[in-house]
Amino acid sequence: MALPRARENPMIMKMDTIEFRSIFSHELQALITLFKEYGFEIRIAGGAVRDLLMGIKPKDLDFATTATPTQMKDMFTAENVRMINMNGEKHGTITPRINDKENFEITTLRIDVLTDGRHAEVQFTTDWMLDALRRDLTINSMFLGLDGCVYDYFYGYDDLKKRRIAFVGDAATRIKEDYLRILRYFRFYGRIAVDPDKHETETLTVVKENASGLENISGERIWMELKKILEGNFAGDLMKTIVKCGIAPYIGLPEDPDTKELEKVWRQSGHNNLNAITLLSSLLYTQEDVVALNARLKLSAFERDLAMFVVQHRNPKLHSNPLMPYQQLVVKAKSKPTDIKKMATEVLKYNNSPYIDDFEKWEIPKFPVSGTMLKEKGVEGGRFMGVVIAELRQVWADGEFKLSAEELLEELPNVLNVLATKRKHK
Ligand SMILES: Nc1ccn([C@@H]2O[C@H](COP(=O)(O)OP(=O)(O)OP(=O)(O)O)[C@@H](O)[C@H]2O)c(=O)n1
Ligand SMILES: [Mg+2]
Repeated sequence: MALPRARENPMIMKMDTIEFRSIFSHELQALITLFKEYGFEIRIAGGAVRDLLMGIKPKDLDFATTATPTQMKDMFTAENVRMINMNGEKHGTITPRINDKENFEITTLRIDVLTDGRHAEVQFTTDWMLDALRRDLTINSMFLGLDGCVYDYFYGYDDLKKRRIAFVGDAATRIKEDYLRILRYFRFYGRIAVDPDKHETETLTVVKENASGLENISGERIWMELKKILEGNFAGDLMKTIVKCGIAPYIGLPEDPDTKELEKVWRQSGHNNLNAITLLSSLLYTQEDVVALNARLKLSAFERDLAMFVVQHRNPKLHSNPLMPYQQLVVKAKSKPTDIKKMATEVLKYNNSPYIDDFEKWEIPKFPVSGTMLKEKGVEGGRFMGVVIAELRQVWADGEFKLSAEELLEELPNVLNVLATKRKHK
């Protein structure tokens, strides 16, 4: 494979913005001095350079250096700088903690050799161009010297200005190095692009050809990317493209996901700030689909339950008071009613109900019967008391929260009868 065309003179501009100046803490200054003293080059790399060029203060800074991990360790040890997180070392990353205050992740320039699409065997280099070449997207392949010089080998700045998302050099090679990059492509598309659906045909072709590579990527990594796509710009459009590229079955979705429903939900509710799971659930048909999704992506318990709730309750319920069915679900919940309220809110958003605000403002009413009242009526304490309260609560919810404590206590004999019969049948 021929090398892609790299710029002869990669130093394209000098940065001097407020955001750039704002990163120079005392600790960073000390770090820079140290590298200078020892004669090693150090630059900011990747995402932070992209953010700074867009006028955004980056969340975190990654540094790249010509020093090898051993050289860095010797230097920091000699200078009494503590290092943390020693398990990054095999990928070339050393993390000094300066003044016991600020950590810096510094990675030796490297070439990834012998990749299996998940893990890379690395070889260190002092050639900045080669390190840029192993990175995923042109906009993520730039370096920024601490004197403000921006180094751009693969026209990342031009692409950034054009809002173009492109792999560095050969897309297939970049994807095969780490198949998660397929999803990173879509994530950065949402973050940078202007048009919701203007991908380059060749890029999508390569994505399609390599979709099955996502099969071996861990659920946690996939979900981290997918979630950001679902929370970003053009989420509905991007999910449709992702499905069109044949990615669905490799990321826990059905073979032929419900894109009609996705399109409907995105059109009517895209502005409602849907939870990532809520939008994703529009692609699912059944509860079994939720189980499969959860098995693949290792969702949190809340996320799993939300997906299940959306699939079970998304068909609008008819009632003269449109919120009552949802209020009843909240009050009847066996645990965490506030979580159920959040889930029901998501269903209302999914359907773009006009009552979302009313429901969010609704306060979960307080159940009027207390344990003391039941004790006075001769109900024994402990586990059984809990069962009786739960049952009375159902009666109260079925009656739309209108019954008073006295009226509910009148229902007590009925409830006890029902429970006794249930017990007998067990
Ligand atoms: N699969 C990956 C992951 C990361 N990178 C490179 O490592 C840098 C840092 O990765 P990461 O922090 O994951 O992404 P950022 O681009 O910094 O984006 P974010 O702002 O979301 O952190 C990227 O810019 C890119 O150069 C890569 O080439 N391939
Ligand atoms: Mg980052």
